[in-house]
Amino acid sequence: MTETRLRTWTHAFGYGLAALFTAALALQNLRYGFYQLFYLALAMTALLVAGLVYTWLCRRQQLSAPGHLVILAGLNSGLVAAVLTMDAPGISHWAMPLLSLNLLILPLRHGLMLSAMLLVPVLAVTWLSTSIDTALMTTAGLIALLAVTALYIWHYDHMAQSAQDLAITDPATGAHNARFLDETLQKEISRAIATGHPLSVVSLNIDHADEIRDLHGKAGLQTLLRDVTGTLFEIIRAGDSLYSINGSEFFLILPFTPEEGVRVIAERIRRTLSEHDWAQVGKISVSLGCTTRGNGDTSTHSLRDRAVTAMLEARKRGADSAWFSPGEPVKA
Ligand SMILES: Nc1nc2c(ncn2[C@@H]2O[C@H](COP(=O)(O)OP(=O)(O)OP(=O)(O)O)[C@@H](O)[C@H]2O)c(=O)[nH]1
Repeated sequence: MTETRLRTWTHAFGYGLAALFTAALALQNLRYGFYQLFYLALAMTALLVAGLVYTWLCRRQQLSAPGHLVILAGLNSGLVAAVLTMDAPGISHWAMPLLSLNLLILPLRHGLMLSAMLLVPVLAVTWLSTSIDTALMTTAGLIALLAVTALYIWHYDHMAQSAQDLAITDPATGAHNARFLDETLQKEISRAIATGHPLSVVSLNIDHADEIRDLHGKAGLQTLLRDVTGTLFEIIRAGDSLYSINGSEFFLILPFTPEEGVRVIAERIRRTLSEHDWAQVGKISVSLGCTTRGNGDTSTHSLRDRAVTAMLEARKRGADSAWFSPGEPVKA
């Protein structure tokens, strides 16, 4: 199940359950003749049903649907107004489903802010109008509910982020993985076509990687790849991205970088890596193939293939070098 669908289901379930709760409150208050509370519960039920409908309408962009904040702000301020103006002792309990809903539906920071704005007047009125025992119990209950829900949502967000990072990261090196390369490169190509900015890519291969593995073992090569990744991250600028593919190969996407720029950065990488003394392995060299997006480059394959061909050319010319292969000039 995608995250958007998961959120659609949980939001719908949250609104639905809270709507049932407030509808039951409305019926109960009608039976006992508490008309003010009946109208409040009815209005809240209507807003919750609106939230349910809105969730369904925005099911494709649930993560960025701004209407939830409006609906929940309406529900929270309605309850705060009721707490401040009505003399209804049990009304503080109505905050419970709202606290959970705020955190379940809104981003954590918004949910916490809205919940704090609800809790302060509710608790203030509870302490002023009930006995210490009741106020203490209500405060402890509401704060415990808020803390547990917030912790759970924080934990979920953290797990979701970790799962997303794992899906696009090569665990051996810490660079992005091959799967993420095509996705990002396609986006960058589209952006370059739309804006007219240059886009360059680099294919980087560690020379004599097989000999390094034979001499220093698989663990030695892994350590080297991880250290090279760290050094590459230090060299490239923000906005560039680094990918680890096929064991000893790397790929760099350099947005907003023209031919002269990719020549500069490729030479800088080659020199930095070859001058460094690597733990266990000592000196190494790399071959780099560079290219810049040309007129016909609308898919990832042509750019990737040209960069790899340029890297093989650099290697054929004696390794420890960079080779640039031009694309078809982009028409102005
Ligand atoms: N994408 C990318 N391009 C780089 C990088 N370093 C250098 N370049 C390119 O090489 C050109 C010359 O870079 P430098 O020799 O560092 O000169 P610079 O004027 O300090 O470069 P910037 O101020 O970073 O533009 C830049 O304009 C970029 O096009 C890098 O880390 N990433």
